[in-house]
Amino acid sequence: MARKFFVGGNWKCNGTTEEVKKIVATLNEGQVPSQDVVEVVVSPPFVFVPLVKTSLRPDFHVSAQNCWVKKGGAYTGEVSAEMLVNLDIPWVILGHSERRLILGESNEFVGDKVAYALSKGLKVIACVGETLEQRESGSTLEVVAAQTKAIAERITSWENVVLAYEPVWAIGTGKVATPAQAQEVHYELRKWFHANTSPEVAATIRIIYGGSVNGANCKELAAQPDVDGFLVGGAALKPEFIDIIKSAEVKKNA
Ligand SMILES: O=C[C@H](O)COP(=O)(O)O
Repeated sequence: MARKFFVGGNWKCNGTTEEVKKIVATLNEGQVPSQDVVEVVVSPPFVFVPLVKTSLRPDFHVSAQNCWVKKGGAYTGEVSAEMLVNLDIPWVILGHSERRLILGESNEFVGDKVAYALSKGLKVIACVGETLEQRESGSTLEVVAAQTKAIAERITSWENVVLAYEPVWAIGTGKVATPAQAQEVHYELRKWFHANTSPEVAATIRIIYGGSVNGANCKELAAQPDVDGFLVGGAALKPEFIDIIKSAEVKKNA
């Protein structure tokens, strides 16, 4: 079964109302391949989610950048999966390295969050990736396998999960992984799914790449057989996000 190309725009903790309106206007005007070819999801900060949801073109979807690990309640500052469902937000990003490393989210905690979000009917962009130190010490595959395993142990279906491989050293640094580096890890992750889940999951799960993706490097990355799309940070705030979405055509023509 062909895996539909997936492009996520993670706006992180950026934007004002005016800037958000401008970004949405740019997205709404962009000429992109049809929904049969590419699935596009944009992820604004929580406070801008309603504005984006009501003003964004209907063929693009909205994601949150995080949600709480269980049912809401006395958890100051958190937003629950139930609230996202209530607002009809279909997607959530979980396990981003900025949350793992800055806020101390462990593999197990991320796994619990993914399981809870899925149980409430959300679709999840689950992030994994190694630090520079881990890459240099040769433990990249071990690290991403452990992060993926902690999720696998807690869920029964990968149908509503997109796995984002985001090497930490490539995030926001302008130091993009080479197409070969990205392909190698994506291939190994798919192999991991084959061995540890099922051949069907391995064949169907979308593994997307994130880390300094831009309008200039996206086509070559998209051409890699196991790269099924992107999770884009900085460039998702710029008009070149449209070019990144268009790189889905590379797959169509492959
Ligand atoms: O979620 C997106 C990633 O962290 C990539 O960010 P970046 O494109 O700014 O490197």
